[in-house]
Amino acid sequence: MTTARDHSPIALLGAGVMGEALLSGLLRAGHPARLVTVSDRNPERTAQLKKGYGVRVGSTADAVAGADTVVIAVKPQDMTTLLRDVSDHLRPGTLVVSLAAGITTTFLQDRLPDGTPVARVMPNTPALVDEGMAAVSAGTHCDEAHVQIATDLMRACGRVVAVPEHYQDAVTAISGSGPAYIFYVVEAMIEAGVLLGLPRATATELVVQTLYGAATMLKETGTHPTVLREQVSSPGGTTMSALRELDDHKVRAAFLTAMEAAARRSAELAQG
Ligand SMILES: NC(=O)C1=CN([C@@H]2O[C@H](COP(=O)(O)OP(=O)(O)OC[C@H]3O[C@@H](n4cnc5c(N)ncnc54)[C@H](OP(=O)(O)O)[C@@H]3O)[C@@H](O)[C@H]2O)C=CC1
Ligand SMILES: O=C(O)[C@@H]1CCC=N1
Repeated sequence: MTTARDHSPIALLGAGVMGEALLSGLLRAGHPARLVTVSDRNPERTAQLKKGYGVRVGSTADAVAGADTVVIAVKPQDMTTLLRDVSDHLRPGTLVVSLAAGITTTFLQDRLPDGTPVARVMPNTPALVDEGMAAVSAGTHCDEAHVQIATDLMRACGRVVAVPEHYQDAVTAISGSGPAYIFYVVEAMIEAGVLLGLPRATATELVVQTLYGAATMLKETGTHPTVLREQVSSPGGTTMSALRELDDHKVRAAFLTAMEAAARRSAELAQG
């Protein structure tokens, strides 16, 4: 979709894991590198991105002053300091898109010039391979066109949904942190394979392809996960023996408690 700000100047503040994932997606989607200015307090990091992607690099002030859209990808703990700098150089009407966990649109608006349109987005790292999942929420001064710009930014590297902001802590707990839970399960399954005597490389190949196949089935068939699990679980067979152990160890309950903890932590992050 073409928007009014298609291929307009973007400032990316904070070029760590998430910043680079989004940057790479934007460039793969055709956004010209010369229209992206990256700022990071670590000069080695900006030098790497300049070399790797051909983007401009500069101070926060330079990046913000020349941008129609400012994307903030620093840790929530660094947000207050950064917003002071942003606020001093923002042009009226510039859209500010924050990727930070927990940081509310109210937090952002309170620290930016009156009337600044802000959008809160929760992305995830699969954006690096164009399979991201992002949820977008609008601030008070963000109109439909602003939401569309934020959505288009994130769509460059995956799927996007719009959610009311009060869902964002839950979204963070599920899709924001979610890749880490999956990698944790993958690690555990590989360890199990090694415990059972498989070479590590073989165990890794078996687990990764199993995960990929299962994820593809979920996505392409649309079949409920319970049905898919039942199809694998033969009466009196191996799978039920394993699932019974998982239930005995309260793994399902542990997932619920873990994600409640993540959502609680997200809500705490704006408190500083
Ligand atoms: N990683 C993930 O999976 C996800 C992260 N997020 C959110 O994205 C944001 C970034 O996370 P992530 O990429 O993992 O973090 P990183 O620490 O990898 O990247 C943040 C970068 O911002 C730099 N930075 C900090 N303060 C400033 C500043 N004032 N000016 C310029 N640069 C600054 C940091 O420098 P230094 O190294 O010196 O600290 C670092 O290079 C967070 O708010 C997080 O909640 C959201 C969803 C998923
Ligand atoms: O762990 C975190 O706080 C960030 C937000 C979601 C994923 N990583």
